[in-house]
Amino acid sequence: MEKWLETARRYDADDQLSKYRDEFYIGENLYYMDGNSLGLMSRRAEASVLDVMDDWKTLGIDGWTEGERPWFYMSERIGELMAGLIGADPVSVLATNSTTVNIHQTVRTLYQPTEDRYKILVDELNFPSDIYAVQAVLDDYGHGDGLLKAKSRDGHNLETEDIIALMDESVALILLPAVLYRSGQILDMERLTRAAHEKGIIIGFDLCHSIGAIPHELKDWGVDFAVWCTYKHLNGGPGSVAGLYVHPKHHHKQVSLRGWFGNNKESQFDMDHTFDPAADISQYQIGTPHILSMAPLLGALEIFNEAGIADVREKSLKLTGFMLEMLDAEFEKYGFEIVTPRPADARGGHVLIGHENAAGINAALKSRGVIPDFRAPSFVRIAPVALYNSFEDVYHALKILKEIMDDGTYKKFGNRRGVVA
Ligand SMILES: Cc1ncc(COP(=O)(O)O)c(C=O)c1O
Ligand SMILES: Nc1ccccc1C(=O)C[C@H](N)C(=O)O
Repeated sequence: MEKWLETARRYDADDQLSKYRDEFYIGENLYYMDGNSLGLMSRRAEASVLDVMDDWKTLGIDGWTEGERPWFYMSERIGELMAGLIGADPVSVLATNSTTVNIHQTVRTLYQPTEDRYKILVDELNFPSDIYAVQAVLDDYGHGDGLLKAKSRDGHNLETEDIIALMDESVALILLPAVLYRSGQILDMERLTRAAHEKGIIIGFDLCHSIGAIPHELKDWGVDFAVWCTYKHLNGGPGSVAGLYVHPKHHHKQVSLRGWFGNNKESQFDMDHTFDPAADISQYQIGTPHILSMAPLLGALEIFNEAGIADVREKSLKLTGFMLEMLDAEFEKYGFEIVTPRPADARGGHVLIGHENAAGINAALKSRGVIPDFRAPSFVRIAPVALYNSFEDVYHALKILKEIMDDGTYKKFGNRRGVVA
């Protein structure tokens, strides 16, 4: 194992992003590898929360329009800060609601079924909340049987051709993940979008596991809409406000879930009973924005815009590449299945490994300061994050994993998941 430590130290010495590590609160002797579930707190995120609290303290109601961070425009402001991460014009991006609410909002707004074209295409590996929301829309529109699921051949990843094969004239809308939450596979968003549009289908992506980990070019690819959460790679904190992109060509369509914060800002306080929708993405807001849950993003996103998503991606690939190399070389005898695709253009920011004792292994790792997460039925997800993890972190995490396998301590932990796995 010694030679891996040397490699890790060499990579760390060469790491242009290592300066950001000190900006994050990382526990002593903790190898945090769960940034794709909940990113760590940065000092800048903490400071921006305190700044917003201070505005509340000193400005009261005038905080909506006064001060350096007027709350009335904060959803749009954070949208602007996220635009570069997804390759979109700032006027098409917004911070609002939760991911799930944004799925309800975008799908309800853009789904325009006819008698023959009413299906919604998803995939069988999709995150449950996405499916619940899409099914609810179908039910409400009287097309409860319209959910079409692309199948996985191996139970972990998807083939682009298999998805495209299902795109026919009966499909009205498609919702797919950009990066699969379990396997970490990246879908070919550009090709899927082209294929969907050739068949006249609206297509959107859930970027929860891709934003902040990989670059996107949503505008160039012509993607119709996208949703994402901001508490994973973007480090916005638990329950931080989610993101939303809708292509400008759809901005004239009135949103389905209407509320006064989706109204034209100039006329909002006229309090008229006729909805006067904002002409742009702002229309997708519903009620009063969750200012305190947006505040950390002001600081957290500043780091991304400074570091640049291209460099973040380059380091992330090197981190997961190093991890995969070590797994291949040192872990063959333990019976792990490495599920994450190998090619760099098909691998997001995390690695999924399968083992029949995965829950016990996950618990044993946590007891030794390595923080991955367990995903039922038998997988451990490990996400080394470019902004705050080092190559030495990866080395230590895997060294501890090897020790746990060698001495069998994972067996002491049973093999059951926790309430929040
Ligand atoms: C792919 C994906 N979609 C949706 C969600 C749910 O998002 P939210 O709880 O913000 O609605 C998550 C994680 O929580 C996720 O990983
Ligand atoms: N929102 C959460 C609340 C509590 C615990 C985990 C989450 C996650 O985000 C899990 C993540 N979506 C996943 O890919 O499993």
